[in-house]
Amino acid sequence: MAEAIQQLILDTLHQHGTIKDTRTLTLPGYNEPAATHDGQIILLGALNSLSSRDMVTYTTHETMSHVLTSEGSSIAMNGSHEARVWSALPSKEQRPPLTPKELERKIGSEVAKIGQGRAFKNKWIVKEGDGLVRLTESIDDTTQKDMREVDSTGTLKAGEKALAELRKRKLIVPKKGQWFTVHKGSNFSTSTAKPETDLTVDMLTSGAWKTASFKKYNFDAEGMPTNGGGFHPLLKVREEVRNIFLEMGFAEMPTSSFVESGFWCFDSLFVPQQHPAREVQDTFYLSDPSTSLPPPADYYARVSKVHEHGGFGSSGYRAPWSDAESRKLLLRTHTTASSAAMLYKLAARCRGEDDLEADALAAHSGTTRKGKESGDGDGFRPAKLFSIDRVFRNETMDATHLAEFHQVEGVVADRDLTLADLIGFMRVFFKKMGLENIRFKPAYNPYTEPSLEIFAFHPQLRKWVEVGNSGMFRPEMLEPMGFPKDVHVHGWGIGLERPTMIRYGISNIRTLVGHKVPIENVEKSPAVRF
Ligand SMILES: N[C@@H](Cc1ccccc1)C(=O)O
Repeated sequence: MAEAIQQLILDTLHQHGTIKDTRTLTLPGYNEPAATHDGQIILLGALNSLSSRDMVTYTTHETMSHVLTSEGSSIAMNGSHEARVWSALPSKEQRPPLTPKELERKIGSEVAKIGQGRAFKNKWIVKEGDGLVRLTESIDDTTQKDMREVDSTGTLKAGEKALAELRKRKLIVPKKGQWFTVHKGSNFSTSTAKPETDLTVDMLTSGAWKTASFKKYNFDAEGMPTNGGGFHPLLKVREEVRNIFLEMGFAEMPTSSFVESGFWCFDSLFVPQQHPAREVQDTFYLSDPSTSLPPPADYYARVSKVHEHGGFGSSGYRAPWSDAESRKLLLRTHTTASSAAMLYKLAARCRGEDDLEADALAAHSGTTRKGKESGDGDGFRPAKLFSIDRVFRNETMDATHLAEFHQVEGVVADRDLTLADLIGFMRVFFKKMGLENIRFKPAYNPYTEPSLEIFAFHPQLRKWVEVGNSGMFRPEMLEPMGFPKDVHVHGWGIGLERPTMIRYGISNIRTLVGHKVPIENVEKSPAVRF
């Protein structure tokens, strides 16, 4: 249709030289002339396209026209209130007269009320006894005629006074409009063939460029948005969390291995070998290879002993120890597996060994020494460590659960730490994440005592939601590693996906992680802080 309208403009110009008033055109596809507001909008598109090619020039004229209100439209269709009153009444000869009540029932109380007054004034109807009858044989419903005239022409021949009266009656409202005068442009032709937009090799070799007409540059056009990369929301939140840890003096632990052994994922953490979390319904096991290399022999012996027989002040689980269970390979179910391996390395100097990686991490973490000063001779170095990485659980997947997610994990190892230190740390950490309102609830983990679940008040959901799990690691876990008795370690695990979903208003985790993530969402996700 756009092409047809351009053609109409060019043909009309060809015939008449100019178009004085575009409202006189009859648009193809429209029965009416182009006088309507919409008609002029359509014309404007065609004029802009032609003038950008210098085929026409045009000037714009502003007009004020009128359109009908919904009441006006109803009058245009059904007649004025007074006319409807008159039509509903019997003529003098017909009788019996209609009572006002009967009239209301017939045409509605509103129309009846308003219409009667005007019908009396027009001398169209008259009272007879208790009822009403027609006074005239025929009427001229000028209001309806006016409405129809405004509807099709946007104005009234009768002039401004009549229009003002109709505006006062709220039957019409003014509307700004425009129309155009069109002249031939410097590139005028009657052909709407699209001009070339690119100079091609073919045009250059054939010489066609000499006669081709080219589209002009439009320096006012906004460029195409560049297709740059974007950061995935999860990566952005991960970066923020990482920065919080770094500014609190934590060093980042290496957590590269997704595959761990039952030993590091569970045994070293004093999780009993019969614990339900270790069953296949909850944990993914590897079939090939299915068993791990042997863990450090001495440590392995101490861990199996504390499980089976106790020690370090514990009575143990008193259940038979299984080497096979300990050597199973699996996808780690929590990054606490990596924390355990790291803590074991951190305790190296306490065991009289050395571990350069642990030395470096300890040296990089800023700590607040609470107990004895360093150089106690037991080799312990305090450390504050964190990691943010993936974990895997054999879950039934739904809108808020996937079989893999990210855990934010941290440990603080120092002498004489207390539960108050852990709570204090949590308050500061979550405050930095924008969650000021947090609560703690006693919980149970095989590797921590006491254990605390952390709840934050979610202002949009208006309820308390669990945001993390934490606790003080048990002596049954720390002492076999070689830590002195007065060294305490607290740890915690926090999900990364939940806070990200809350922040970005994502209700289905599959739009955040996996192959269904819409790339546009990633490109458009704003970089905002908690
Ligand atoms: N491993 C726990 C988190 C945790 C880490 C360290 C100490 C206590 C709790 C979890 O997956 O929920």
